[in-house]
Amino acid sequence: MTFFLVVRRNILDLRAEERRRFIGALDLAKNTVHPDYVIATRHYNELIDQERNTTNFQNISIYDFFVWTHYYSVSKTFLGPGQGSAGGIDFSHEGPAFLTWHRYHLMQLERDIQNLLQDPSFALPYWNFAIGGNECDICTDDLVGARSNFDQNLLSPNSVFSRWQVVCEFVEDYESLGTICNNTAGNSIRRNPAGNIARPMVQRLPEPEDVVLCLEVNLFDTPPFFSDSTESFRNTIEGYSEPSGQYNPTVRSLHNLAHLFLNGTGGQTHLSPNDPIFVLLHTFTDAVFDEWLRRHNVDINQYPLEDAPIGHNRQYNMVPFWPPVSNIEMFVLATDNLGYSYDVQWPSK
Ligand SMILES: O=C1C=c2cc(C(=O)O)[nH]c2=CC1=O
Repeated sequence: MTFFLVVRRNILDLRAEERRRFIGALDLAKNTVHPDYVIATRHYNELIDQERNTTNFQNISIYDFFVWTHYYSVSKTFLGPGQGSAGGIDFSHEGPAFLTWHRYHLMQLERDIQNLLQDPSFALPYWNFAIGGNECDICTDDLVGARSNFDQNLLSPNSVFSRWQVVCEFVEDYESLGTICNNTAGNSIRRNPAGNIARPMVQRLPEPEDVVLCLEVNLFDTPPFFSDSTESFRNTIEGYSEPSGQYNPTVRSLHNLAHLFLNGTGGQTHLSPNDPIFVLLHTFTDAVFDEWLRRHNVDINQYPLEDAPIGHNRQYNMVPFWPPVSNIEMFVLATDNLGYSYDVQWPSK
């Protein structure tokens, strides 16, 4: 068997043909039923409908499965028949698993697209969002879509992504009905970069200096291993701290700031992967994570063994991936262990 080490590159460095191929691959994934997975649209006690002799599973496209998985990880957790659901449990954010969870999420999509294209060399590119200013440099029609001239919140009709319809939009309905997001296609992607007039802080992208500073934070994570951790690399790149690592409840930086800057579908956690810019924002976040692991000599003991939120401890499996995969399996250098690497010029002081 040939082993491919794929290289994830800056999307702005792709040639015109490479850009077309990447956008085409995402669009094919959006429109191809996942060959391996179906989604559950009810909780486990209602998965089999005895009266109708049916099951509550649905087919879903490869890309929408990627969206659904993220939705599921942040949605309320079903506690059992008659016990309702618990909010405030997030398997993929606000804890040490933020980086390991999103790393595996991207690997699954990359592998699914490699299989779809029958091309093991396919690699997801990244968006270096740490460029400062108020322009989305990849929001062009040959990449993730320019702004529409007709509605500042929508994508240009010249972009294939203007025809994408989002899934998992009706979170309040699923919660009130006690169901799970299904494959129903909803509205168009909304995006208005730098357009949140009510919140000036999220009208600018992170600065290159912010990446320099966050890579200098020494500890991977610190108690209480949550969104108020201070001097935690994970909480800093996630974006709940000053880029230097100091926790500040009023700050949104790095990854969180890039999401909020998008001001639309990509800025709402239940929905954000519906906007394909999510993929590129997260590959860059993962590149920073990999660089941190390299500079700080990765050692499994840096990852908390216990006392993190549910799903975030070192040996816990990441919800809802199947077959099970634990956080620690993703706390490794990508080049040596996971079959991909990044081609990045890191900013210096
Ligand atoms: O999609 C996301 C949207 C986010 C908004 C924040 C915030 O800090 O308010 N964080 C987010 C993470 C996401 O993944």
